[in-house]
Amino acid sequence: MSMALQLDDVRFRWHRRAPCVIDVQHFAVAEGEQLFLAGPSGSGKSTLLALIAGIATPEQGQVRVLGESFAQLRGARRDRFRAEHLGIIFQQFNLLPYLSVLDNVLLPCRFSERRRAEACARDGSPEAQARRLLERLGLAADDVLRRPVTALSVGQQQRVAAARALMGAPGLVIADEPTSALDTDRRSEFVALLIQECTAAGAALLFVSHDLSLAPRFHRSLSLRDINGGAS
Ligand SMILES: Nc1ncnc2c1ncn2[C@@H]1O[C@H](COP(=O)(O)OP(=O)(O)OP(=O)(O)O)[C@@H](O)[C@H]1O
Repeated sequence: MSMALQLDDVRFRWHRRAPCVIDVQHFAVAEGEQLFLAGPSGSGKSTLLALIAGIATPEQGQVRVLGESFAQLRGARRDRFRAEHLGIIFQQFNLLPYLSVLDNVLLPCRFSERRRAEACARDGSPEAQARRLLERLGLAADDVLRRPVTALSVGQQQRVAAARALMGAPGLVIADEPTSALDTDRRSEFVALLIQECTAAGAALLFVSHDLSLAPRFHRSLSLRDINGGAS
């Protein structure tokens, strides 16, 4: 079976004298698999995602994304690989404040020809795909799409970040507590959409949250404790 994500013997600490936060012997997500990963606050969920996104580098071990030893790529090659193959929904969204909602969502297609081509193949153009995803997420009105993202509520920003991550069918989508700012109905809709779009794109999904009520919607659920011998 091909793996969207594979970690082997990965250890990480934030500083030389800090405790080991991540100590994972083996963890894998298959291509197209949708996995829920739970863990209490401070257990290292965001750190694990930073390692997977190539934002942090393990002191030991291998992180492979779609078969590529991503963590070992340098600088621009690492950034390029991330842009081509990963959809990321961070807790702090990382939207660009000087761009409109629409332009934020279109960003992956500016940085990756592959994702641009995927968006065109599926919806005719990147803009059509962006509008479709935003509409599904309840952000369709033209005045909203043209607003700077700073003029949106936190829940709306969270949905913009999700639409951006899904653009152009990345092979792996990682989501860090993406529903924390949504009310119960919106949360349920949001997760349903994320799962549906990942299924349609054949993207694997790693969804990290402490909200266990969402776990049954995924193919598989795990606790970070099950895989991490580190500080958790
Ligand atoms: N940038 C950083 N520098 C130093 N230590 C950090 C940094 N980020 C996280 N840590 C530490 O690593 C440990 C794990 O934190 P992490 O944010 O990964 O947990 P989490 O499970 O995502 O928590 P939460 O659910 O509250 O977001 C904590 O002890 C935290 O203080």
